[in-house]
Amino acid sequence: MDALISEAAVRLLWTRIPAAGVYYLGPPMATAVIVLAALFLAIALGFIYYVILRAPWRTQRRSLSLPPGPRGNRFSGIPNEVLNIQPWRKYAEWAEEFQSPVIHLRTFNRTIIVLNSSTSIKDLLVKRASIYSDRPFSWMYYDICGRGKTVFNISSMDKRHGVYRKVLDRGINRRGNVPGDVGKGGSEGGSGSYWGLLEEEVEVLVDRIMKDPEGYEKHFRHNSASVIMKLAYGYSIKENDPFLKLAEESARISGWALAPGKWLVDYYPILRFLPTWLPGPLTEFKRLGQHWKQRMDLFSDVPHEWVKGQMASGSYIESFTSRLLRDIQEKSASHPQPGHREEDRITEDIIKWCAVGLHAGAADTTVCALTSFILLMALHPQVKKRVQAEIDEIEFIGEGELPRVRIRDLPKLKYLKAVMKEVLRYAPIGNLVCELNGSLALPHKVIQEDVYMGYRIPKDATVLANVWAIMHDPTLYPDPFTFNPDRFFNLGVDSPKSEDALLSDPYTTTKPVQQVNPDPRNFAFGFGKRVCPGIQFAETSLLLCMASILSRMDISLPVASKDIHQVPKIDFTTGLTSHIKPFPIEIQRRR
Ligand code: HEM
Repeated sequence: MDALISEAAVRLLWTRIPAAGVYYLGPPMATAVIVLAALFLAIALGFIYYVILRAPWRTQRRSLSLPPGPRGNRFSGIPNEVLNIQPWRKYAEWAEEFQSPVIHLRTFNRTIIVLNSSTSIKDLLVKRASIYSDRPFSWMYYDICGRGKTVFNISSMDKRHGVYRKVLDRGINRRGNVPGDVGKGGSEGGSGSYWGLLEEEVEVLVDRIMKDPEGYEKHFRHNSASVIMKLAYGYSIKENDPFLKLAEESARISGWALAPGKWLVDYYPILRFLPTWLPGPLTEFKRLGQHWKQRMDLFSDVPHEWVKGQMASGSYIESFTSRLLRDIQEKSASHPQPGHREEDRITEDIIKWCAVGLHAGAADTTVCALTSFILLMALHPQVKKRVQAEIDEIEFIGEGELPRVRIRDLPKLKYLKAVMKEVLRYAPIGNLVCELNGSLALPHKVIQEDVYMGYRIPKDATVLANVWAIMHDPTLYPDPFTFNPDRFFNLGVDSPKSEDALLSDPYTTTKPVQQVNPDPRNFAFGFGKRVCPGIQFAETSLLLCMASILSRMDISLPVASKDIHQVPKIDFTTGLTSHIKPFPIEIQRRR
């Protein structure tokens, strides 16, 4: 019997080569042995790395402790459920509990440092931007789904990062960079820039809201998609647009793939070597990731190829993509410039990823700001009336025409600018650049070990700026939960020079931040080498939409009984971006 069993075992494990009369390990067994050997080797290497190479005694800094913070579960650290809803409040509470603006927590094997004060944010993310501007690596999203080259995710140490920033800056921040047919008929400065495009699209927005006031959020979304698709690709969106569907699908997939704590491979990257063909739930992430990669590649490639097709046909609308593609074609046709560094070279791939970045950056952000704005105007009729009075003082061109606010008029609307700042402060869009709940999903990563306030900040730690805590810090913004644009208007916060310059740049790195009521744009648009490249575009677009809406429409709370308004409680959404949760309002034609 024993002999029979061992014979069967031999047959199962070994395959015989009859001609030679020898045995070798059969394919299933050989694979199992290889996988086990690989696992064993990985564990051994991991052990050597953690226990010997990263041993605490290797640096003196190691004797310093991490910033204080909650302990959480021994294996997984702080569970996600704790942070699923408005985590920025939880972080602010912990900062208070541990009496430190800088706190630390852990999810699985990842250290997360949360900065809850403007000083710590400035000291680390701005002044030490050279080491605090990387992004934490998500193996699922960057590697398996192939999104590591996007503008948002590319490592700050990758040479492409600098090229992306230059290309985006040239493409959206300098006037005259989107020349040609788009937005013909815009006001001065408009033709030859995105001004005309914004002015044209805001008319469509106002018209849509007047026809369907209840769908204002949907109309904001349509407006931002329409503007950015024209800007990036010269493409006009239609109802049920296929490109937009791809964009939406891609955003949804990004949310899933970046979902915190969901993919073990993000914390134990060795798992990415598991072969896809290995059946079972352990390798499901690889099959899913490969499918998602295909879908998201479509979103990056299809509009880009569409522009190339249009250019080849000779009839196309000038856009960010077409202009840059033409530039590189012309450059390659002429002789390469001597001394031109290879790493600065703009390639087609770079243009493609930058255009995708424009879309990803603009799609949701201005929508959130405008949604909060509309709701706040309904809640604060005295603010709304003051903005309207300011707009009414502008001399509109064209007799008998409906008054149309032009971008060139915006610098005159100083109170509106204070309102925009207060909207960005009161209802910050990227409350917290956070990987735990995905909110704006833009955490930073520190690339070398550092010391701050006597605490050790370990290399590769994820660093989050709790923007919400800063925007509601009573020492910075007295009475922070009151919506009060006057805090920026009456106190002489802006120098006359910067107040006059609509497209002023308050984001230069080490400029001292105003002690009380500092410009919230210093925090709302991110930090260091990652600061939002779309700031000027976003501001122009926001101010134009806000002015155009209030010049033609009245926004109020519904009257419950004769004089009593139902005052809704303000709450915020938690998601990729955040805004005030909608409550019933009424929008009526003003003239
Ligand atoms: C109110 C509107 C907007 C707000 C509040 C906003 C805010 C932000 C924030 C907080 C970041 C992350 C910065 C960091 O990691 O420190 C960011 C990044 C970015 N934004 Fe914006 N943004 C807005 C509009 C736009 C627009 C309209 C565009 C494009 C036209 C844009 C393009 C981008 C891009 C490409 C990045 C990635 C930069 C990088 O990782 O290097 N954003 N934005």
